[in-house]
Amino acid sequence: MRADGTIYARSIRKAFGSKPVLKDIDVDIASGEVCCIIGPSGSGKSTLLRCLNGLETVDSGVLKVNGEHFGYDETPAAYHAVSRKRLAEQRTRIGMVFQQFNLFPNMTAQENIMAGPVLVKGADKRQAATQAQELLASVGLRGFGDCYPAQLSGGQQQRVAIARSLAMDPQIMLFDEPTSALDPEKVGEVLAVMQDLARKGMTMVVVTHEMNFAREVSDSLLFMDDGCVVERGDAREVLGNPQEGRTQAFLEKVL
Ligand SMILES: Nc1ncnc2c1ncn2[C@@H]1O[C@H](COP(=O)(O)OP(=O)(O)OP(=O)(O)O)[C@@H](O)[C@H]1O
Repeated sequence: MRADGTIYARSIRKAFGSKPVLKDIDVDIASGEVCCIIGPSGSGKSTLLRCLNGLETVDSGVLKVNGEHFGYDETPAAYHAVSRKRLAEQRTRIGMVFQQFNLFPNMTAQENIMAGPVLVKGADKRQAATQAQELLASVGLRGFGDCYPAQLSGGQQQRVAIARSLAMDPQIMLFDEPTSALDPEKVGEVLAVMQDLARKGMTMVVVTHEMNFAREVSDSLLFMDDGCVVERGDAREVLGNPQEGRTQAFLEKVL
């Protein structure tokens, strides 16, 4: 796995129209850290994740991903946008997995995984195919390369989606409720793949409602409410002994 894999965010703000959605967010994530983000619906979890991979731009604040200014270059007087080309290059090193898998329906599992390396990075097709086979095996899907998404279960599709992100050799993986669209019996197979990635040292930020995963796999936990990080700390400590009233009230509902 490649270095840097860090995230540094200071005073991140983001509004949609007149509605502030992220209010002065600070986040520090170290290389190899697994950070879970929990919080009620509408608290800004997905927006934060989308800012971390450039799907949304922040309105103000400093954001460094993989040690580089991301979206804006810090200057004393103003923020200067990082060039589109540079941002696109930086984004290839951040993988993102969505709730709804988002596979290309007209491509096989193998073609889905090969698409990024071949189309974005100009990789050799034969090498990309070999890599795709290896990635399929690593997510427990050896022999499924010729299947189209519609022929796969939700859990299998999500594992292909993870493999597709990994094909770009990311330094950070972001997961936005990766198991929320799955049948309960399929959740474990996706979490197992994520746990394996964590064990291998991948930096991961995971928006999730899976409290057992948060407790057992994550290093840190971040509780968001109303666009703010209300509480952050060691996952087991926050879940076992929350310090803030809002965190306690939320956990009483979900645990
Ligand atoms: N593109 C957008 N345009 C306008 N408002 C948006 C947009 N994206 C998100 N919002 C609003 O920002 C707020 C935060 O949304 P976000 O999806 O980040 O919350 P969340 O904590 O991830 O919620 P959930 O758990 O339901 O996914 C919500 O009020 C939402 O309606």
